[in-house]
Amino acid sequence: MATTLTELPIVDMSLVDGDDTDRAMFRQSLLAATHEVGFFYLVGHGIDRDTRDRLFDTVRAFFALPEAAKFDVEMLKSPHFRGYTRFGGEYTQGAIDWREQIDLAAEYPSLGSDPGYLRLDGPNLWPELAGFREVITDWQKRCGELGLRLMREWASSLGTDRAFFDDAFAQRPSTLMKLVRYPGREDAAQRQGVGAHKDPGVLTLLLIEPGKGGLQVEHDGGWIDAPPVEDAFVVNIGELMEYATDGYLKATMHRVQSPPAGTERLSVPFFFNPALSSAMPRIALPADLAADAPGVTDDPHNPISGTFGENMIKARLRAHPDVAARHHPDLVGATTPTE
Ligand SMILES: O=C(O)CCC(=O)C(=O)O
Ligand SMILES: [Fe+2]
Repeated sequence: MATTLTELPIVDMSLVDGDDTDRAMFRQSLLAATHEVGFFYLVGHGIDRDTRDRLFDTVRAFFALPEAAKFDVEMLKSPHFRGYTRFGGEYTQGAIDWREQIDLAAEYPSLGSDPGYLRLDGPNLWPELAGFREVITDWQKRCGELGLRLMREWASSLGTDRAFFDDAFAQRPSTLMKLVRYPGREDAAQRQGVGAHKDPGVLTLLLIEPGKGGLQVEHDGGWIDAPPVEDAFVVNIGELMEYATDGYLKATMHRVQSPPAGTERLSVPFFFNPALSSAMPRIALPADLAADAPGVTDDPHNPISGTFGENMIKARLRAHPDVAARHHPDLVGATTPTE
């Protein structure tokens, strides 16, 4: 019988550069972590401390901007769900998330507006902040490369060709990152930093400000605390990876509890996703793994689509009802005023 874990497993990516035994050990640990928990700490990833420190300096500088400068790049102005969301502007499970954030995604020329998910493509709203764009672009590039390396390792571990996922990610990958600030809770009540959810995409590389707890991951009917670990990303798979593996790999519920009064918590999730219109390829699993694949979660309130854009627009409309109402009333079923 599998034992219930009390902390997330650690996977060491530097083993990939070792000998055959090391590589086999790496793949085994990657597979076990994402089959059993869906979340793990990734160390040995090669993104150095100076780069991570510079990113957090940039995050702090952004949130320290005067309110007017943040509202200049407010997401409400963007039909593409890019830009700044104030406290209270985002919802999970119908309840307010107590966090402020800026969403920055890959920028490609528009391919149209029908199907509706094509509207997710477009420009970012870049704040007036020296060096911001360079630091963010550099981070996106590094995480994109790391994401692709991980996808190839998963493909090998799952008994298929290393390049199995490459096509879905080669053209216009829909990478998205958020800079997030959770304020301390002002009253004794436990507050929702971000409510319990699964990530709608393929893979998330999350960097948490050193020393800051609050992230919890569902496991065996309870919650595991996932505080940051020195030099590690917290990595989790999203709904599309569950779809690709017929549920052998799990997209796992997680949430963030607001930090204690008088403190704050910063984090930078990076979501690695295929092109909006790409159908997520599904692996024909080897028999021993297939025997342990329960199928994709069937939740009528949260249907999983194999087309990434469909899955993503569903999540965006739900999380940002004000942006949806202003720019996409046709997609939420509201009526547009007519003369
Ligand atoms: O801030 C965190 O630690 C997690 C954020 C998260 O789960 C998300 O934005 O999807
Ligand atoms: Fe998440």
